[in-house]
This record gives sequence, structure tokens and C-alpha cells, in this order.
Amino acid sequence: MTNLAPLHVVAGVVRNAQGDILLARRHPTKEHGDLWEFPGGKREVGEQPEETLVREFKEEVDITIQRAHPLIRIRHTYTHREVLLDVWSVEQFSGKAWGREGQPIEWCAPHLLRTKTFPAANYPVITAALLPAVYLITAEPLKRNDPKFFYQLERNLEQGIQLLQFRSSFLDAHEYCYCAEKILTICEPYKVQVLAYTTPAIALSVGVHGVHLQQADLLQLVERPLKKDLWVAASCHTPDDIKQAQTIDLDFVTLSPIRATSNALGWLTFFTQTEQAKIPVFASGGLQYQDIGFAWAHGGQGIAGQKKIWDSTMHPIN
Ligand SMILES: Nc1nc2c([nH]c(=O)n2[C@H]2C[C@H](O)[C@@H](COP(=O)(O)OP(=O)(O)OP(=O)(O)O)O2)c(=O)[nH]1
Ligand SMILES: [Mg+2]
Repeated sequence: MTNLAPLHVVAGVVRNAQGDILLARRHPTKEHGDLWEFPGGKREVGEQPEETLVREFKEEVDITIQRAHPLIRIRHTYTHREVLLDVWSVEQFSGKAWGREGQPIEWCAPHLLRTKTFPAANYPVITAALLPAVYLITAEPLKRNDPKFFYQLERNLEQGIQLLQFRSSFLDAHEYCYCAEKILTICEPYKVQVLAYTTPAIALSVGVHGVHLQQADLLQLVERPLKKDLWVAASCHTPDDIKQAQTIDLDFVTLSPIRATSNALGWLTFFTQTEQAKIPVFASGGLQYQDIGFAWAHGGQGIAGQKKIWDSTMHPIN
């Protein structure tokens, strides 16, 4: 290893109308030959990352990118060089993709992404590509059949929420499970994924899509509590929490509080921590939809929102 600055590589996640993601296969003679990648390449001197993205997509796959936002930045040390893989999510593009350098390309269904072999730096990027920008944390149901709760749940689903954390501190374990099963039934037709804010064992018994750990539980664990086919996320408040989440191989975390309290971290601290992180980080704590752009600009996956998002009638998702 030399002390060179990391090689800044900009790549993009592009989806077609079906939601499939564009992949290219690296030329066999290049480093990481024959592996799949997100199209992109090295930033040239004087370029802004977005300019690199636009240039590389035109050069490699003949697509014109019109709008994109930052998705995740991963620093990874390969044997010969450290790479900063700066990945963007493309919101709008024109043109029909083809491999202009003779490389095979493929539109890959999201659920098949994990079956492909990528360079090692890409694994958290795949997680980021599978996660939406808004992670909705439910309000507290007052009882297991709280009609207002279920009414508001459906409003949120109709507006395009894709990832939900069912949080309740009132309900006992039995009522929590009853309520979680009902939420799952309601979410199913919307293909929304539900994480339970409870123990991994209860999450497994209810059949949700994953578990969201409290900070205290995260710190107790010595290994990932569920297999890779379920999400495992955690609430973090410090850089050490995030390190622990990475050590036990969690998928993503929330970092809070960003706003609204006397001990708020603020966006600059959030940025410092996302720059160190090796998994996607949602900003959380006092945030609303208008904060998504701040989260992206500071290295976040998006926002994890509770009350202000749950009660909102304004959903600028998609
Ligand atoms: N484009 C891209 N590069 C990746 C990904 N993952 C990953 O580790 N890399 C690494 C591999 C390479 O070391 C580096 C990108 O180099 P590259 O060979 O694509 O660069 P380039 O397009 O500018 O190619 P060239 O002009 O040197 O031929 O980043 C990915 O998903 N997409
Ligand atoms: Mg390239």
C-alpha cells in the first residue's frame, strides 16, 4: 500500500421502468475482471462527481443522465490501492443502454442483485440500492386495534412508503405480535417491508422482514442475530455504535438525533460519521420530508422519520 489519496470512482444505480437495475460486466483483462459493476469510472482532474457520472455513463453505456442524487460513499482498500466508491442514484435519464466498450450489460431485478459477484467494495452499495430514501417509523398504537393507527398506516402506504419499522413501547409481547401480523397483512399488497422494533426472536416468530435493534441491544450482541435473508438494523448515536453494527455485520443503521433536541448532532457531525461508515446510514430525529436532500448531501441513505413523517399529508416520494 502506498500513501496515495484514494482513487475517486463515481458510479451510478440506474433503474428502468420495471425497477430493474443496470449492471455491466468488467472486461476480463481489467482489474476485477469478469465481475459485475455499476457503470462508472475514475474522476478526472477538475471534474465534479456528477460530471464524472454523466461522462462515464455516456462513454460506457450511451445513457444521458439528467438527474441523480448521492446514494453512498464507500472507502475500500484493495491490495494495490484505496478506492473511494462514490455511488449515485439516478432519478432521470434518456437513451437506450448498450455496452459501448463491448462489455455485456444486464438489467437485473433487485432481488437478484445479491446473487451476482461484484468487487468487494460493492456489498454495502447493493444494500443501499435495495433500500428506499424514507424509512418510516410508526406512531404508537394506543391499543392493538387502534383504528386511527391503521387508517394512518394505509395513508402512508398509499403515498409510496416502502420500508416500515413497527415501534411500540406500550403493547405487551402478545399484543405487539397481534398488531405486527395485522400490519404485515395490510402491507403485503403494497410490497412494503416491515422491521420489528423488538427482540430478534419475536421478530422471527411474527414473520416480519427483519428486526431493528435498540442501541442497548446492539451493544450486547456478539454476532448478527438473524440470517442474511432478513434485515437487521440498529439505532446508533455514536461512531462506536456504528462500528459495533459493522462488526456484527448489520445491514444499515439510523443515526440520531440530528435535529430538535438540545443534544442534536447536526448535519456536519452526521456527515463526518457517514464518511467513516461502511454501511448505509439513515438520518433520524426531528426530521421531515424536506430533510431528505440534506441527508443525501451529507452522505445519508435518506431519513428515518417518526411523527412528522407518519402524520404528514405531503409525500414527495418518487
Ligand atoms: N465503475 C465501477 N467501478 C468499481 C465498482 N466497484 C469497484 O470496486 N470499482 C473499482 C474497480 C476499479 O478499481 C475502479 C474503477 O475503475 P474503472 O476501470 O471502471 O475506471 P474507468 O471506467 O475510468 O476505466 P479506464 O478508463 O481506466 O478503462 O473502481 C463499481 O461498481 N463500478
Ligand atoms: Mg468504468
